[in-house]
Amino acid sequence: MTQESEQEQEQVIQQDTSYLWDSDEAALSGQSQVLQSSQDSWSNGDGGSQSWQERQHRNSFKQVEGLGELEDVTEVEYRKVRLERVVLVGVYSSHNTTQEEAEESLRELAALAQTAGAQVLDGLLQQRDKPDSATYVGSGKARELANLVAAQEADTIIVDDDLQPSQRRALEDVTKVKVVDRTALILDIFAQHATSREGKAQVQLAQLEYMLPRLRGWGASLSRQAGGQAAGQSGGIGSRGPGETKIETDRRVIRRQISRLKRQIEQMAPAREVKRGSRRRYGLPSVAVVGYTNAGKSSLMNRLTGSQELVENALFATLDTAVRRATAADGRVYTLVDTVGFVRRLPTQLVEAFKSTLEEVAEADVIMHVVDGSHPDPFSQIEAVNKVLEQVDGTADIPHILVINKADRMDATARERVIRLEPQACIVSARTSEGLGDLRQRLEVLLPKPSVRVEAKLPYSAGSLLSKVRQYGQVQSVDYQGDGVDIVADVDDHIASQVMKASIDTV
Ligand SMILES: Nc1nc2c(ncn2[C@@H]2O[C@H](COP(=O)(O)OP(=O)(O)OP(=O)(O)O)[C@@H](O)[C@H]2O)c(=O)[nH]1
Ligand SMILES: [Mg+2]
Repeated sequence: MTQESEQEQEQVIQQDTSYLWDSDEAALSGQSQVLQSSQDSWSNGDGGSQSWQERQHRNSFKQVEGLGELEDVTEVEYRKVRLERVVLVGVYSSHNTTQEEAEESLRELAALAQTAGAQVLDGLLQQRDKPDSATYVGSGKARELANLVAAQEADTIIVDDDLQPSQRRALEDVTKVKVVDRTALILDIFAQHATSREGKAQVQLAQLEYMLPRLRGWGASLSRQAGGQAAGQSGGIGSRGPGETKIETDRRVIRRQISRLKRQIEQMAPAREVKRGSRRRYGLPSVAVVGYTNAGKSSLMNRLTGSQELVENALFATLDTAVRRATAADGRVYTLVDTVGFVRRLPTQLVEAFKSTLEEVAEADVIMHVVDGSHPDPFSQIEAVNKVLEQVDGTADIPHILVINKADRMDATARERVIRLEPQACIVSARTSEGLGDLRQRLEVLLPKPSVRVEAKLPYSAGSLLSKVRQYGQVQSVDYQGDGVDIVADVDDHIASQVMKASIDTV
């Protein structure tokens, strides 16, 4: 079988990286540039330097702690992607997708690679019915890729797909550089960004789950060395002990770690419940902010709350949910819950890690869906997010607001398209504040109204209760009398009973 006989459609799109940049220069600018750029400190107000430090801190945090125990697992090679010179490769079939979509996917991969800290040198797409079972790209193309990698002095290839362990090895053999797949790349970014204890544990769990089935790839040759039939034999006393292969020990170590982590994460769940409980105690309404990564969710939250959420021009700047307080025009307090950004084809191992975020979404009173309006195809992003949300129980009945952000970077045609296709959407810019007033109003209308009307005379000593009523309820009237404060307000059950207890019986 010669390389010529392969039915590859040789339509390879290979250019220098410039094509990867032109549509979204900001999102694709290298991480080091992000660190140096002062241009995005606009939303940080005078807290710019604080956020700068936070960013540096985040960027210096490179690995999840606690993988130490795996040091003795020699066959486990968890591939990190950072500060490397990378070439991207994707395969697409014209049956399922268009060239534009394939290019968009590669552009997203470039942004992901840069978020991980890599320098993207080149992007390469091959059109072919399906990926080659041996080397992912056809063998002829693999050799071409080897030359390209050598010429560019790249040290890593990132594949826009999930690879079989054998494919990865075969491609490494041909190209002589490290090959990393999409899932490994995303896991690596998550490992760099998780900050909370739970976030870290969940990412570590995802990494281990990713590694477990891949051990076979490294282990196959080893098992043969170890004497053939013992390997791969399921259990049996004979296969334990001295005859046990390295791969089995490794698997056991990993499985043990997986179950320990799962237990730990389970134990963390109640703490989350409590946190949420305390937010709900006074019936504080909440708005969950969801959307594709880099859409500007954190920036918008900053605008709406005046707080200093980390904003970074890189994917997945926010990996742990952050809750902020905002005040409505009528003085009521509500919360905004920032969430982890969505990404297409999220690795299955990470779906669990998202659960805590998504649970919060299901508990919200309003879902604010933020979209990057300057993206070449915002509608596919909207669809991707909606698809995931549909899978989360309880989100269907929650009112949604669709927010098209980055209006400052949308031209008239893009605006018209949005207005035609999503007439309900709110078009805003977190950068210029365009449309934010309108967004606030529409949000506040959707917030649930407190349901109990109380009319009472409170003693002057009950000042803190009165301020609680103002914060969490809607005050209709306040009248300061000599013997106390007459109030009429709408509040929730909890505060209503406190008001009734504290009120002065004037009869
Ligand atoms: N031009 C422009 N840029 C914006 C706007 N809003 C946000 N950005 C930029 O977009 C980038 C991403 O913003 P973030 O707020 O971090 O996005 P996010 O949705 O929270 O991203 P993740 O946390 O990664 O999911 C940052 O560089 C922001 O400065 C906007 O209205 N206009
Ligand atoms: Mg964010």
